Amino acid sequence: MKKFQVIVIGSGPAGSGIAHKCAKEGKKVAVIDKEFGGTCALKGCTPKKVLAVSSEILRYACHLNGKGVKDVNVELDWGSLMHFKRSFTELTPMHTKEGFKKAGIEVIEGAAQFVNNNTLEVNGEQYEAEHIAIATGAVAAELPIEGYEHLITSDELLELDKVPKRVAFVGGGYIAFEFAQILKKCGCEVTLLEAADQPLSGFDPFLASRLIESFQMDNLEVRTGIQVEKIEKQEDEFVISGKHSAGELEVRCDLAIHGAGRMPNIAQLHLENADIAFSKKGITVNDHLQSVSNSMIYAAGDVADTGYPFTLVADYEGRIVANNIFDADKQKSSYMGVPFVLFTNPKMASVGKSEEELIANKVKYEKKQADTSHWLIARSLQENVSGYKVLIGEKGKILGAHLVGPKADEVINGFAMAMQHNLSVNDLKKTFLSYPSAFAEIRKMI
Ligand SMILES: Cc1cc2nc3c(=O)[nH]c(=O)nc-3n(C[C@H](O)[C@H](O)[C@H](O)COP(=O)(O)OP(=O)(O)OC[C@H]3O[C@@H](n4cnc5c(N)ncnc54)[C@H](O)[C@@H]3O)c2cc1C
Ligand SMILES: NC(=O)c1ccc[n+]([C@@H]2O[C@H](COP(=O)([O-])OP(=O)(O)OC[C@H]3O[C@@H](n4cnc5c(N)ncnc54)[C@H](O)[C@@H]3O)[C@@H](O)[C@H]2O)c1
Repeated sequence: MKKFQVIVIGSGPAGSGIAHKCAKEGKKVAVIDKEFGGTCALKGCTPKKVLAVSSEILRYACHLNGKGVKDVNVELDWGSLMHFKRSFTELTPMHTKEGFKKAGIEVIEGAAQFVNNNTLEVNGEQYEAEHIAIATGAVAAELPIEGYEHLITSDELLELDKVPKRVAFVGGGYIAFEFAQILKKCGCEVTLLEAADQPLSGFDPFLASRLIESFQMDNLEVRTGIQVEKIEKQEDEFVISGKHSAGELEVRCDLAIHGAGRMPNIAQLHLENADIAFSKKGITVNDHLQSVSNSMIYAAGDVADTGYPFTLVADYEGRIVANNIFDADKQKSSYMGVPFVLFTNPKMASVGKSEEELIANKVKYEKKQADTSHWLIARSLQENVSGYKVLIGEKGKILGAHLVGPKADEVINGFAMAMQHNLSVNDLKKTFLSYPSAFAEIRKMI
């Protein structure tokens, strides 16, 4: 049996970071994966961003039609978008493996499962380690819906060469909102079927309602308060049925897509063989990202029950795990000022506390809020959905910032940095910034 000091399961942002850092410190390391590279690079952030950029350029080219731009073609071509997307993803598995090998990390291809506390099995071979780091990410959640197997996941969507005319998403969160606009621009009729009355619950409700209104204006149907009960295949179409507040629901489509959440990817791991505690939210870890039931085991990224399923949080948690595995002076994970962004057009972004949380916790705050569609950046793109809400506490510290607008994904980083480095609004106002830029508009928001 091969023996290592550390075995990492998963080669996404969390697992890669752990493996490389441990190897750099001279440890004997192996990394196991079925498909090297992880969700973000292969099936998540990277391909999504490639598609979203085309959709954004088309949106603003259309907005500026007759204002300096002429003869805009109003459609995207899914086939050539997929071709372009593959140029970003197809070499990733090979490059990821090469990177590990160059760093002296053993690459083991296959799905891992626990045999006991410190032994894993992959393709019938066993591997032993002093410590095992679990970084297996997340997968589309199982849904209590009859015929749920008819739904394709975002992974499968990103492999289609063609998209049909009528597309419906079950769920209305990140995946549904981000892909809906792209599909619409490829000529699809798109319907979102969301269970909650107010979709995008992690974002500011007022800004989210403005974004949703703009979806409706663009003929993207967002239906809320929907209880999907059944998905049936009838000849060459799917029939989604269920209930909504006014009665029965029936939506017919050519493609039904899962947009109803993801769950920790632990089903194949046989965690019970190594006494690793877990819940529906993932592997239960302490502040050091160490399993609460088996101290030889660590977990990082989407699979850990830490509550922030985003790429740079996975990367951060990977670094904490790599440090803590061999160091008696263990680092604690902290999530102050993690920004999150919905990559629609316009984009929506948040960091810190919501106004509702501050009210519920009786925290004193000053609110700055405005529509910014007439400010230079939004107006030059003719984007009429643009605005902010900034919540400021004692000594001018940012408690929360909530944005919608064409550059919200970039501007939010200024607020995130201020929160993480304890900067006040005065510090931000005193900072030299480039002008004219979306980032410089921060100074008018505080
Ligand atoms: C469509 C989509 C868009 C997204 N967009 C964004 C975005 O814009 N910004 C953002 O911050 N986040 C985004 N995310 C989330 C982001 O992809 C994840 O937070 C991130 O990839 C988590 O990293 P990870 O290392 O924890 O897991 P992953 O990247 O999921 O990597 C886990 C790895 O473990 C492997 N694995 C699983 N089980 C086993 C096993 N038993 N044996 C061996 N290997 C195994 C998998 O093959 C995979 O390679 C998106 C996700 C999706 C699905
Ligand atoms: N921009 C980003 O950072 C980004 C983009 C895509 C995905 N992600 C990650 O992937 C995760 C999963 O994305 P997602 O969009 O699948 O989930 P999500 O958690 O963002 O949204 C799921 C939505 O589906 C609804 N829902 C749940 N069950 C339902 C049902 N049976 N019928 C109808 N609606 C139902 C929920 O109310 C919720 O609004 C995200 O939480 C995020 O961590 C991030």
